[in-house]
Amino acid sequence: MSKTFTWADVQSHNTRKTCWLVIEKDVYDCTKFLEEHPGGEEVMMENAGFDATDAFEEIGHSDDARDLLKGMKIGTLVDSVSSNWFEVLVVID
Ligand code: HEM
Repeated sequence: MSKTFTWADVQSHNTRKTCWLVIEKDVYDCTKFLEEHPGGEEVMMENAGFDATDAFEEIGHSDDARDLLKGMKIGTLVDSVSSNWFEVLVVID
C-alpha cells in the first residue's frame, strides 16, 4: 500500500536537504533531483513543501519529465485542504 502524508508532513520538507513536492495528490521526494533539474534548483525550491501542480503543468513538461517524476513518488496526500489553506491555519494557530 502507498504511504500517506499530511500537509504538515510535506511542509516540513522544504529545504535543499529534504525537498518534497506535491503534484496532483501525490507526494514526491525531489531532493536528489534538485541539482539535475534542467529548469534549475530555484524553481523547485520555490515550491518545496507545497503544491507544485500548477507550476509543473504551466511549463508543459515532457513525457520524459513525467517518467522521472514517477521514480520520485513516495506516497499520497491525505489532507482535503489545499496547501494555501494550510498556510492560513499555520498563521492563525
Ligand atoms: C519533480 C518535479 C519535476 C521534474 C521531474 C521536472 C523535470 C524537468 C525536465 C526533465 C525538464 C526538461 C524539459 C522537459 O523534458 O520537459 C524540465 C524543464 C523545466 N522545468 Fe521542470 N521538473 C519538475 C518540476 C518543476 C517545477 C516545480 C517547476 C516550476 C516552475 C519547473 C520548471 C521547469 C522549467 C522552467 C523548465 C525549462 C528549462 C528550460 O528549458 O530552460 N519544473 N523539468
